[in-house]
Amino acid sequence: MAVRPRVGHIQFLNCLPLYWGLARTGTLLDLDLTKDTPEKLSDLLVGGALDIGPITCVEYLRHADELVVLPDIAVGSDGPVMSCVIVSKVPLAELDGRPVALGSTSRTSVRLARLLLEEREGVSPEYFSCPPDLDAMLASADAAVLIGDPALRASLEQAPRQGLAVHDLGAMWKEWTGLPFVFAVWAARRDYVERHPEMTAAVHRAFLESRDLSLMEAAKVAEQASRWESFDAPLLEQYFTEALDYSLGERQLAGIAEFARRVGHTSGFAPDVAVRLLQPVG
Ligand SMILES: C=C(O[C@@H]1C=C(C(=O)O)C=C[C@H]1O)C(=O)O
Repeated sequence: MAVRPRVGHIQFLNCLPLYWGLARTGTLLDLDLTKDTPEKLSDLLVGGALDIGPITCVEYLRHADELVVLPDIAVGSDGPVMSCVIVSKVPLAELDGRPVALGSTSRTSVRLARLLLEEREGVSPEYFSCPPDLDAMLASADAAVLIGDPALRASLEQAPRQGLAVHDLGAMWKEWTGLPFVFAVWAARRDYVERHPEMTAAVHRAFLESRDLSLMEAAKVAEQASRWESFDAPLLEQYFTEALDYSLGERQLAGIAEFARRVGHTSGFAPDVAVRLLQPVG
């Protein structure tokens, strides 16, 4: 009996358009899906408990030798991303020596936030890791770094109510470098690709088709998602189609290379680490 590929699924709204179309194209049942937060899925892929799936950019770069990246699919932004943010009680330039809480489900945005605070704002805060709950974080910190749905809620609902400033990490990176930022890539384990090249290519195709279909029907995806969320459909459609960038092409790869160059030496990978892309089967 054939064994289905074990595939990860990030349980944030940001990944909904990558999966929504799987049900429409009939490929959903061909995958053994595991739904979890990004840092857990990254560990499962690196540890061999998953074959293919999203991996936060920093963990991919740390394990680039063991993984192959699926081309033309990612979770990134070319400007404001809306859901990777620093929420702050004071101006960023005043965070020197002050406590900053880093959300524990993030590996990449927290590294990007530290880079921007230290090298763009010129401050050295005291960091600590914390579950992603804005009120709990700000009970003992002057600023908090959040990703995913908790970041959307923090920037759209809590921060305006509480008079807090929201700094969008995608926008800050774009202003600073002129490049898109890639928060997570889709990768397959190298040993899996060697054993199952056709299956890997089929999963890759399924995700690309799902993404393309979802973006073509973005208003419908947003309307269906809004039934169970506090965000309305137009806001979700804007998030899916304008804020998030689901592509991985030359410019996005240049963004990854620039990030690696700036943080690699202090983050556990070579600053010139090569990104290995899945080659067409043939
Ligand atoms: C755009 C996002 O990208 C994400 C950010 C990640 C990180 O900071 O480690 C990991 C996966 C993605 O979910 C988001 O979470 O909203």
